[in-house]
Amino acid sequence: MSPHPQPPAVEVSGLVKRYGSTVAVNGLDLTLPRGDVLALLGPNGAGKTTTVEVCEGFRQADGGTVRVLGLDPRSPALRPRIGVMPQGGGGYPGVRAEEMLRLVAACAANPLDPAWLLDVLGLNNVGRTPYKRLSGGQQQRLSLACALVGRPELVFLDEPTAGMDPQARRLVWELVTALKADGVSVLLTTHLMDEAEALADHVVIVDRGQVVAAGTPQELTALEDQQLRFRARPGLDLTLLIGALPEGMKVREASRGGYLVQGRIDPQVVSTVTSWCAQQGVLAEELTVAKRSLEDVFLDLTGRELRS
Ligand SMILES: Nc1ncnc2c1ncn2[C@@H]1O[C@H](COP(=O)(O)OP(=O)(O)OP(=O)(O)O)[C@@H](O)[C@H]1O
Repeated sequence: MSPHPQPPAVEVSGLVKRYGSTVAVNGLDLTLPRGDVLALLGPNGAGKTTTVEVCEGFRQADGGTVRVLGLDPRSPALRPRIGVMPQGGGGYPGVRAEEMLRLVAACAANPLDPAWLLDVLGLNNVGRTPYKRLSGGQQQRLSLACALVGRPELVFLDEPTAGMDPQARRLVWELVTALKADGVSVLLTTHLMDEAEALADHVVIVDRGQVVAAGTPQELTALEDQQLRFRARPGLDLTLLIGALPEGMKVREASRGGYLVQGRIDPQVVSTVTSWCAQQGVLAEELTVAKRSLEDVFLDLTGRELRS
């Protein structure tokens, strides 16, 4: 064992942040180990950006402790070691794309080559275009280039693929995967379940400023939360089936003639369902067993209603 184990990339404990009477973050904990990717997921207004901004040192916490690479997030010593991609780009309207990236690169001790980075991000044709004339997706990519040009050990990406077309999104996914392969730690926020599932080692689901679930994508969509679906005649009386299944399992007609059994689905459960169908004289069609998706988990935990 190393005599001086490295502190985690980010360690947040009991974080509280208020804006006047609004409690944006209310006792939030998370840990991002070095070299891993952590996705903060949550509905609008859940407190994701506020959490990230405290970690970036842009906002002062009202309570709790935050350490970034083992340091206070407001420590000047952190600046050259972290990269920040804020929500919505954050560039000066009149500055040209390449000029903006070169300015940021000039602040770094050992920057990547800006021309190469523009090329990697598909921006070499718009190097002389003022920031305000770039499309939303191009602004996002330029902002990502600025976050990466200083070869950071840790990057914060706040909704990195918002407003991007599928090709640009794929490119960002590849970049995040390459960063991880290089040992860079990444903390990102996203609304996209497939993004979290594809990129993250750790997912933290936040709602109303608190963590409502945390784990690997696999843990969050674990076996206990499987679903068995089948189609049959609409309006079947499910009382006998519910009685025959292990306690705690949920059964309902989720859509007309579409039945859903939720819980730990083992071979015995499948047998019970098909036997019950036989007793009812119905054929269970399109019978499938599948894991719950991260989206199912997210919606179950945070509710299906739209947040303002
Ligand atoms: N500067 C601010 N002043 C006052 N209230 C704020 C400020 N920034 C955020 N809030 C409030 O704090 C809460 C958390 O906002 P935050 O932006 O952190 O959430 P979020 O999860 O990032 O949301 P989104 O997914 O919409 O970006 C919301 O109720 C928001 O209205």
